[in-house]
Amino acid sequence: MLELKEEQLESILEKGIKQAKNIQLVSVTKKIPTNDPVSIFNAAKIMKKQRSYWRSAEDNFTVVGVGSAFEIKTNKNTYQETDKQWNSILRDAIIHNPFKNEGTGLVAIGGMSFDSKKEKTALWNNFDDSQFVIPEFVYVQNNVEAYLTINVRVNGTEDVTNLSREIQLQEDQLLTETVTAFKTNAIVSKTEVEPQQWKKTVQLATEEMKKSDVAKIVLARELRVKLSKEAHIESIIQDLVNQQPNSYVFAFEYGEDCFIGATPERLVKKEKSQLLSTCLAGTAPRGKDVVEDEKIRKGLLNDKKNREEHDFVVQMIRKAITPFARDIAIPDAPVVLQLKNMHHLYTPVTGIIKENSSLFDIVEKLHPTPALGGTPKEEALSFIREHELLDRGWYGAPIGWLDSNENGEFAVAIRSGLIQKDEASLFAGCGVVADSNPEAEYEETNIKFTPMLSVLGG
Ligand SMILES: C=C(O[C@@H]1C=C(C(=O)O)C=C[C@H]1O)C(=O)O
Ligand SMILES: [Mg+2]
Repeated sequence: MLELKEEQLESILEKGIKQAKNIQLVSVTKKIPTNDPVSIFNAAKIMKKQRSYWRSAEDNFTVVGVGSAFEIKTNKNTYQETDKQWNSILRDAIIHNPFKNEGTGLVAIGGMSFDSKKEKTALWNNFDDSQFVIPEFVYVQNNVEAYLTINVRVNGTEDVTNLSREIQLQEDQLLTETVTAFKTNAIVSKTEVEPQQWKKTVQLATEEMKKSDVAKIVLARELRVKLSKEAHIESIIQDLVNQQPNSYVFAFEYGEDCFIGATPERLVKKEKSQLLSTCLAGTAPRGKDVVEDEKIRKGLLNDKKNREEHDFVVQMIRKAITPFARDIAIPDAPVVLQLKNMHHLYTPVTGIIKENSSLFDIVEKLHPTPALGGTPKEEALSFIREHELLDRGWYGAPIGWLDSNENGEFAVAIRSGLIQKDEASLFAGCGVVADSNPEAEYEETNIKFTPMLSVLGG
């Protein structure tokens, strides 16, 4: 194992302190023995540090962000402004990273709101339209390998010996604290926000589609949940990881609020120049046994309405990435992705990213795909803005991370909820097309609440 000597940390810090300009970030990555990501997340709480958590759906890849060395926040022109600030930080940072693996070096982790043009409510007060943090500590686990990156913001006046001693103490605490007890969460009440009105809006959307060229509109609704006591976030993360093995598990904490969930939907992944995206739309329930599952799977593959919902996403993603990628490969027909609580139609997308296209350029073009917005995009978005009785906040929006080695990944924040102490708002939506039935769509949203409901204890 390549160890980072204490003197080495000191000498890199010293260089940073001497060089310090406006924002001087010093970033040092080292290889460490694997640790328990949830214990690190828990230690961060004890240390009163801001926290973020990400686990990938496909790879055994987890990121835990602790504290905030720097924050990139914007409320307008979100993608380009975030990209610009990130690049300027990268330019000035002193990065010591002998590994260059995914998630090592400088990492920014965060997300954005679904629609910055929709009027905000107090629910999402702690979340900006685009908010990424460069944590003070980043623990990354990639299969059996683990890395710890320490990011320090210096201004030139620090005493290097004291600073490096303080960092060492924090690191020790972060890596040795364990979660003493997992707690079961329990739900005392559930309140659906305007379910009848929601069905009427679905009906209205279908009528709109019959008389205009709008072909799909995704409509979401909210479920308010009261818990018996303050939610135990560590247990919720652990349960999501156990129960939803083929989903991205994420948690972003800002102030006292935590946006958390387990989404099966990748928006885009960038591995150097390799691009991966996913079309995910079209839903059916799980069966009671393998025989019934097989019947449902066949039914979903051959269902005209679900295939239509899905195809809008495939067409749009192909079009959106064409300016940014070559060698785009998309299978002709979807397959079925089986999750714990439901089935989805799934089509993977691959390509090679052209030079000069950043991850944020691609995210900007992709979001929202017709899996969360609709077709055509602008018309669907104005319908949602006008009729949906919901401040989506970060629900349905891109969330993810990026590193200083040209890697990064964004998922679509569905199957999620905003937890505020002993209360939570859960969100679920579905793709409405011209022949949608409001009652059936309502049932579909009920299934989509279950991944979060089951980890909250009800
Ligand atoms: C909008 C959600 O999910 C989306 C809608 C789907 C559908 O209508 O079939 C399927 C997957 C997602 O693209 C959600 O879970 O809230
Ligand atoms: Mg659907």
